[in-house]
Amino acid sequence: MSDKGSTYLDKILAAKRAELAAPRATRSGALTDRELLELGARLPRPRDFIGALREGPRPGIIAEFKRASPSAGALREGADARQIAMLYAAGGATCMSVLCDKHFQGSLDDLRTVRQSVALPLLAKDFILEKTQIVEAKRVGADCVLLIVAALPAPQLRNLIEFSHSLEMQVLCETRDEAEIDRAMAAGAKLIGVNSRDLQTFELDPDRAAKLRKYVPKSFTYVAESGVRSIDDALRLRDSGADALLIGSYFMTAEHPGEALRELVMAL
Ligand SMILES: O=C(O)c1ccccc1NCC(=O)[C@H](O)[C@H](O)COP(=O)(O)O
Repeated sequence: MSDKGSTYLDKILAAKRAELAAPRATRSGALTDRELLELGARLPRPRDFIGALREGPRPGIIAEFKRASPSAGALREGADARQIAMLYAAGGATCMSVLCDKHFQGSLDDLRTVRQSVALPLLAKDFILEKTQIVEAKRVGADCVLLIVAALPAPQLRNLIEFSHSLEMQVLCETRDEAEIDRAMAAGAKLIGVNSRDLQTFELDPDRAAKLRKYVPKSFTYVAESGVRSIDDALRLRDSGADALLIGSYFMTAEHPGEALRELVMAL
C-alpha cells in the first residue's frame, strides 16, 4: 500500500490524470470528440495485433519492453528500445508490448522508436483514461491499446473500446477476476487479459490466469499477463489454454533477452 492508504494503482492513475490535465504540446489535447475521430482516422492503418496472436503459433508471445517497474524497481537501466525490439523480433516474438508510462521509465517516444525498428504488432502499455491517449498511441505507431477494467467505470470502458475500434485500433482489456472478465466482454472487448499481478498490491498469483481461463469463450483471445519467471511457468500457462503470454521482466532481466526469448519459444 502506498502513502495515504491509496493503492499503487490509485497513485499511478492520479499521476496520469494530473499529466492529462496539464497543458499539452500535442494538438489532440484540445480537440472535440469528432475532431479526435477525424484526426485518428487520418493516421496510418494499424496492424492486426489479435490476428497475429490467433494465426501464429499458440501461445503467442507478447514480449514487453520495460526498463523498470514500481514493483521491481530497475530491470534494465537505460535499455535501448531499438536494440531490445530487434532482439525480440529476431527471437520469435509474435507481438510487442511497450511500457509508455514514466513510472516504468517509459514514454510514447519509446513506442515510436520500436515502431521504426520492427514490423511486429505493438501494444501501447499505458494507463489510458481518455480518447486523446488512444489517438496519441496510434500517432506513434501502436496497433493495440491497454484498457484496465479496474481503472474505468463501465460506460467509460465501453466508450473507449468503441472509440478504439472506430480507429481500427484493437484493445487488450485487462482483468483480474470473473466479474471484470464479464464487464470486459459486455463492453465489447475481443482480447481479454488476466494479470497475475495485483496492480493494487503488486502481489503475484501465478494460478490466476489458469483459474480464470474457463470464463472466456474460445471466440475471444485470452492473454496471460505477468509472472512468467521460467519456461515451466510458460508451459503451465500454455497447458491451461492461454492463447498468448505477455512477458516482460523475464526477458528484460536476462543477460541475453533475445536468446531467453528464443529458448522459451522453442520450448513451447
Ligand atoms: O509491473 C509492475 O510493477 C506494475 C505495477 C503497477 C501496474 C502495472 C505493472 N506492470 C505492468 C504489467 O502488467 C507487466 O509489465 C506485464 O504484465 C509484464 O509482467 P512481467 O512479465 O511480470 O514483468
